[in-house]
Amino acid sequence: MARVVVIGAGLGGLATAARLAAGGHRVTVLEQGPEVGGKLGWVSRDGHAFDTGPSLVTLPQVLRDLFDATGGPLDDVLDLERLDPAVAYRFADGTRLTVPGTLEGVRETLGPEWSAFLDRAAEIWRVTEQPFLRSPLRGARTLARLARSSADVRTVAPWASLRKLGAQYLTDPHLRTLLDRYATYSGSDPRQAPAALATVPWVEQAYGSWYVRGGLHRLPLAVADRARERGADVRTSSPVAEVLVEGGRTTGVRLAEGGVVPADVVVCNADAAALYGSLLPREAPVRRARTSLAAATPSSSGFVLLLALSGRTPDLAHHTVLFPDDYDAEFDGMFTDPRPLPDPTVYVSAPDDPATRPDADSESWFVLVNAPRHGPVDWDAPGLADAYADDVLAVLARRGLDVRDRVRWREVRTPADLERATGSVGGSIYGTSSNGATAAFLRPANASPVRGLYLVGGSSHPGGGLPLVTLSAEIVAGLVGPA
Ligand SMILES: Cc1cc2nc3c(=O)[nH]c(=O)nc-3n(C[C@H](O)[C@H](O)[C@H](O)COP(=O)(O)OP(=O)(O)OC[C@H]3O[C@@H](n4cnc5c(N)ncnc54)[C@H](O)[C@@H]3O)c2cc1C
Repeated sequence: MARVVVIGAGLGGLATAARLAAGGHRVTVLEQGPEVGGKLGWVSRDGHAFDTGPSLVTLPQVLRDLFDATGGPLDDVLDLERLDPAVAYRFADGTRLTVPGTLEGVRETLGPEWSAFLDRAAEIWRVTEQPFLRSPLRGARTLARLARSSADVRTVAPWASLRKLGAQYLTDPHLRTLLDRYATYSGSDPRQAPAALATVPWVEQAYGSWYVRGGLHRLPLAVADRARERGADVRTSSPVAEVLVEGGRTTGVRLAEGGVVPADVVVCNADAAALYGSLLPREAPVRRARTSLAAATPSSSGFVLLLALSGRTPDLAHHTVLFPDDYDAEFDGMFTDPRPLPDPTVYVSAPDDPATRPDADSESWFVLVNAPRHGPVDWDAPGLADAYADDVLAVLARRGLDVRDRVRWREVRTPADLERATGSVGGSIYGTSSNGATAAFLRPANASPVRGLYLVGGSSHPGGGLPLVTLSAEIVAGLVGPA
């Protein structure tokens, strides 16, 4: 039995804690914030309630595996609902496309081009799932060896850009735009991100788009409960100031309020950039990890608007995406010339769930637009957040969803707020981006160069988003091993 400290109670930290506690280890989770969940935040006021982070669950099997492995089925504790339709898209030329929630429906609605693309994406998924997403990749050499050894990997050529792959299959500009959007699921630019990200629409459309009734924040609460049931000690308001290292191995952590928690194993769920940038001592033997992190492009962030609305919007889907005329300008504004996007894609999540509204004649909207990180843009500049929220409402109005006279109250979350709430440097949602042929495959490894120190979560391998973060926990629990 090892003494394990987990830094951070995001989904990745909690899932690792549950697995390791179930495996017989003595686990303590130290979370800096007052609540568990990290980016899976929750705001509730006057009967209006909102998830402030994720709004979409994909690949639910990964979550089911977590609950099964730690003591009982997910369906005993959470109510997962498959959405149909999955998402309603509105394009700048007025075209509307409502994507069904089943694979057969998707193939029928989006037509033969998309269907042929999906077949290719399924093939990429088949050859990348096990070696990349479910295994602890260790750097460029492993990647090169895998590429050389696998004829399958070469056949599907996941190294070309997502944009290029789309151009091979899709002539309809709407479908091309739709595909581009999937690069943003990892905070990346479709012109630079690898074709391997074609697996994202495949997974979403083949295995469905899901919602947790009552709100997605119920997921980390349930995982925290599971970890506690298996004996883990989950402490909130307990920031860690330093990971202690002696002779190349970790010996525990120092708390910000003073005191040391000794450990044989430390699992860091805090952002990898924070771990290598400030939590580890300067002299820790992690020079190469620091250098490759510094060379990577951080992922984009998001600007969130929570809208408490009176009245109901006719025919509103659970997820609605309103595209701009010039999608490339959005990626330029995030990565090339960072600035608040003047004409962004706007995403609205409006769950039809009584738990999120005070009465039947009201709605609670989570509105998200892509945004460059805090740093390149000073999101704390006086007046910026409020003025930009007005801009986003005006964009919504121009695209046919004018709710300005229905707003009871609103709350704004900028990339700077995300950084403060979760410690994600610059408010990057997914750690490093997947921009570049190999970037998606070369994220910070789960096993750090410091013995006994592991990284879990969206800023490490295999990546961000709820399913990958949960897989990350499975990989780390496997690396630590049973008691
Ligand atoms: C606006 C938004 C929308 C998103 N939409 C989706 C979506 O629809 N679907 C999807 O799958 N994913 C989505 N994501 C991504 C998803 O939320 C993340 O990938 C995932 O929740 C990250 O989990 P994590 O465990 O890696 O880390 P985090 O949730 O970042 O948790 C890390 C935890 O560590 C804590 N911590 C940091 N430093 C310290 C320290 N020094 N001491 C103690 N604790 C510390 C933090 O407070 C935090 O609780 C979205 C994210 C955001 C922000």
